[in-house]
Amino acid sequence: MSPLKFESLNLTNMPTTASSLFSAYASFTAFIMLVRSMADQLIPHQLRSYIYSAFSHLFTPRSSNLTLIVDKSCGMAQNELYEAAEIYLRTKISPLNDRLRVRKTPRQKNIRVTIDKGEEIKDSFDGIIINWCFVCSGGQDEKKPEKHQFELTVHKKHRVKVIESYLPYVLDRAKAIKEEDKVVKLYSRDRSYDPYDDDSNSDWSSINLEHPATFETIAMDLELKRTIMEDLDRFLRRREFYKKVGKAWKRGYLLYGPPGTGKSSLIAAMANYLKFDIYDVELTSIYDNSELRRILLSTTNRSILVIEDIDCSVEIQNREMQNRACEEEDDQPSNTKVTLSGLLNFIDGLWSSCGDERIIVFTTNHKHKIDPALLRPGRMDLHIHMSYCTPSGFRILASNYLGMHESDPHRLCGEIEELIESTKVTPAEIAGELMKSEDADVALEGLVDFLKRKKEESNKIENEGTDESEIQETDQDADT
Ligand SMILES: Nc1ncnc2c1ncn2[C@@H]1O[C@H](COP(=O)(O)OP(=O)(O)OP(=O)(O)O)[C@@H](O)[C@H]1O
Ligand SMILES: [Mg+2]
Repeated sequence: MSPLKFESLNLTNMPTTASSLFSAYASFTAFIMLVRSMADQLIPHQLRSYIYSAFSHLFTPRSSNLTLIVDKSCGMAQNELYEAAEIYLRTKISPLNDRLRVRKTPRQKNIRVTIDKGEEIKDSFDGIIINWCFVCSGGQDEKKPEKHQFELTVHKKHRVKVIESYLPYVLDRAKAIKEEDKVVKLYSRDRSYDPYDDDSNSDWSSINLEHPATFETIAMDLELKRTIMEDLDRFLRRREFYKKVGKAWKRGYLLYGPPGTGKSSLIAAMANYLKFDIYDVELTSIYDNSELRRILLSTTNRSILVIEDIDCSVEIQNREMQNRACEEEDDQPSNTKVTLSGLLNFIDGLWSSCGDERIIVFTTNHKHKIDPALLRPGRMDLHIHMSYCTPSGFRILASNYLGMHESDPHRLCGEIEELIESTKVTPAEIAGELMKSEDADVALEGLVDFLKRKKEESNKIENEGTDESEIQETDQDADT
């Protein structure tokens, strides 16, 4: 096909107006070309480009919209706004969206739904309409990996409000959504650390905390439960307070009481309530104080550090002496050299200078065996006695296990509550009985028999401990 040439056009048959318009346009273009070539020769390069850009600025139609581009990363660092937008926009998906992406990693609780490339989402904030679009570009060859970004388009007059109010709002909302979604983790060290083995490391391994305990399901004195929850809430609120008084933002709880009274369950309930991860520290598996320090320093903020059966600290305290004795007798000394003072140094010293929002929980079955140094004010802020089951505790367990409601008590409830008041029985024992049958009559009759037997036995044996849960505060910074 031959190219179309100006001279080859036969204009003779065209209507007169059209042909005169055409020739006027041709002359105008030729004039502009002439001016431009003269300007190119006469005006210096920098001035010339300034004039051109001023002209194009004047004659290009202006958009009333502003587009903010939210790139996935800023250099090496992640762009927090990108992650926040991704999380926030998940809550804004509408039936108008045609293509969505779904995914679930083994660690995620729920299926995640996000928008696909090119999809748009309309949002409003304080009467402002905001349009989001997910844009992907590149990715055709290896040198140019696919680039992801969100584009936020809004009327220009809202620029300041969007940057100063809307985007911080998106960041806050995303943080809250992330917290709600958070799967609480249980960290433990499942292999012992050998300081002479280069491949050995003290990293924590984690699993999702599947413990279903919550404050609702824990059978304990209601007043005590409320006090603990309020204490936790107050602790979380008091970032500024701790800063002001120069105290590390940490709180220590000592849970003590007989086996099966719910100490471990309470820790799980606290973690589920706060959405804090749990670090389970087994002191006996730790080689020495410096390893202990390193392990504790590798825990993250917003976590609960748990040291169960701390009465072993008596052994820790005496360990050096024991080891010396072993050495004298040519015996194998214990392979751990963690000392009580090492633990206390960390709690009081280093602990204070690193990490925020930390909770440390010690548990014991024998409070009287604990070294008084650990009980000193400021170390364990609250001493919580988890004790034998009370009638109100039984009602919670009956509701948990048999779905019974207080408003509709079973005929055996009165007898059971009387027996519970006069017998030392743990919530774990009652839970065990209630699990034996799905039929409330059968389970509760079994429980009555069990309690009667227990009462007879306990009449014979004097048990240590008190019947009532108690709480003791050891510092001045709580209001209770
Ligand atoms: N207060 C409680 N409320 C609800 N369930 C409880 C309670 N106490 C015990 N249980 C039940 O008994 C089981 C054992 O309780 P848990 O391990 O919390 O006791 P513990 O005080 O930590 O015992 P130990 O001193 O032996 O570690 C729990 O899994 C739970 O089912
Ligand atoms: Mg326990």
